[in-house]
Amino acid sequence: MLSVRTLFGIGTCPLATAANIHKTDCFNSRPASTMAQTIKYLGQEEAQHIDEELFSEYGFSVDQLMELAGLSCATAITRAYPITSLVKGRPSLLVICGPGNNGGDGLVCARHLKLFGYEPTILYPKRPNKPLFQGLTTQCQKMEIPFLTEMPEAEVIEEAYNLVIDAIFGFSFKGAVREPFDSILDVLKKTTVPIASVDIPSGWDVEQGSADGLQPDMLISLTAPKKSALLFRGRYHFLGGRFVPPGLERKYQLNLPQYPGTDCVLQL
Ligand SMILES: NC(=O)C1=CN([C@@H]2O[C@H](COP(=O)(O)OP(=O)(O)OC[C@H]3O[C@@H](n4cnc5c(N)ncnc54)[C@H](O)[C@@H]3O)[C@@H](O)[C@H]2O)[C@H](O)CC1
Ligand SMILES: [K+]
Repeated sequence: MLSVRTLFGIGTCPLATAANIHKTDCFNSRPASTMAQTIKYLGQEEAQHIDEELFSEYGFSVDQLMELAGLSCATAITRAYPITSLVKGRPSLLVICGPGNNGGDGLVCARHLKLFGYEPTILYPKRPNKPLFQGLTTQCQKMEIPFLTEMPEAEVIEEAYNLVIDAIFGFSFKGAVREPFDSILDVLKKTTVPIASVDIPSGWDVEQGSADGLQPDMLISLTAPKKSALLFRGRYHFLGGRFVPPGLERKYQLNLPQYPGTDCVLQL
């Protein structure tokens, strides 16, 4: 079993306010709960097998799970960064979407965040030519969410946005980052605006992480955390994607924690 880390709780953090929305440490740590000790951290292949089985054996469609994943991300973000805690005059967020399903989660997340009262702006530089992603893009446009045509400079991001949502790469990422995402990640590494990563910090090896990579303030692990999540050092680690059927959980011995009540997210 993988080791246990000390995790930080926002509920107990007096610094999680407008004054510290940027990257300050919260020292009010609490020990990991029993559930966090036993939850399984997945390898890359295992995560991909679970994903495939959800579609093949369990009858889900991608857009169904993506909707639940994106809603989880938006919900977790509202918990960690409530609108009242944001330091900029407007509740502005930058959502950067990649070319695969992680990017799709980002589009869904942006749509829900808009409904929750935030002002997301999307950067979506590589758009797959598939009805699912075209539909999600249209939905965001109809929600009056602006799309950028290029990545802003780090200084512009600092000036304009309270938070960056990193939905660039998820569990299928492999090898060296190719353009345009290489330059985008370089800018993100320079900015001090907090970053919330969807499923995996983009550019990290899914299992080994990345010593000189992004250091997000928040990670929302979907279905179950991936091995690299053990190296996450930000303030907020949430679990989302409350859609795993019991047979699949047993087969992969996921040991998922109990989500409270009807919540779709849980802080680890
Ligand atoms: N079961 C679940 O929990 C669900 C999770 N979802 C989300 O889906 C992603 C995984 O999606 P997938 O499409 O398989 O992969 P990625 O989004 O990680 O990216 C694939 C995409 O990226 C390109 N790529 C890969 N490596 C590189 C590189 N080195 N440089 C540049 N580009 C790269 C590749 O060519 C593809 O285009 C998971 O993490 C969750 O976020 C689902 O939404 C719901 C079910
Ligand atoms: K990501």
